[in-house]
Amino acid sequence: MIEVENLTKKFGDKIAVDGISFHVHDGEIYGLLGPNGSGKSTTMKILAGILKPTTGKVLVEGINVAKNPIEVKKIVGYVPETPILYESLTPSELFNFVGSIRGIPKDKLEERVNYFVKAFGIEEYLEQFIGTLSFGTQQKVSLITALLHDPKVLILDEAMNGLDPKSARILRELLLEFKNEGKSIVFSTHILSLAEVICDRIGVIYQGKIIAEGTIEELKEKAHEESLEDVFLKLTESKDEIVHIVQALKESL
Ligand SMILES: Nc1ncnc2c1ncn2[C@@H]1O[C@H](COP(=O)(O)OP(=O)(O)OP(=O)(O)O)[C@@H](O)[C@H]1O
Repeated sequence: MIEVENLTKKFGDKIAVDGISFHVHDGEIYGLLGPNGSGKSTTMKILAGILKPTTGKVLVEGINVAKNPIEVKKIVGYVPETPILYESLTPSELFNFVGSIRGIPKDKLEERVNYFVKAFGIEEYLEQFIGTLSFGTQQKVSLITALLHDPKVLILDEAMNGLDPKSARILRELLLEFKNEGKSIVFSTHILSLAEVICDRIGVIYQGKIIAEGTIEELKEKAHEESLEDVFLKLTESKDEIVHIVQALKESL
């Protein structure tokens, strides 16, 4: 369970997150959707204990993230928007390193590494330096690293970035499995069709504020729109703007 209450984050004068509140229940996938620069990554970094909030409170499984970031990291798996990995290690070395700092017993670690490495098809890259791997393969290494300690809570920032269709489908199936196990999952994506199929509820964030929240059906009903894409564009005031931009482009050709 994740509880976010009145969360604000300022960088100097810039208000990146502006008093947002939401809850993510056990066994729920919560989609955080918003245009570029709306505050998704900042929010997720705070949930993962990487950034301190300016004001407000985040509880993960009842633990206050700002006060106990180390405790929270034990139960959270965080995948950043861009993989942050040790380029001069191999995936095998990184998995062993993460296993040792997380205190995962050797046999459990081996079992989990084998499972995820096979699932994402990266067997052939295990002994190569991470810095030499493709972006998609690095993303898979980043995902596996976040999953090794079997976290109760997952914070996935654009986790499908760079994944080929097969790996994206596998991740999708894994997430549904994790949800059925009772994990709480926060998931940001710009792929609205994906959010539509995997998210139980959506929070639309715009200019640092959550401007709408609910199931996909509730959002469509409230916005009087047929698709999540139309809901999103309407709420983020992009719909009319797109019509004008396309019109101007046509006239300039
Ligand atoms: N370390 C920082 N210092 C100053 N400003 C920052 C910092 N991190 C984020 N911001 C600003 O905060 C705002 C929110 O950024 P954030 O990365 O959270 O957006 P986002 O919704 O994840 O965007 P995207 O979809 O492009 O990844 C942006 O205006 C961004 O420039």
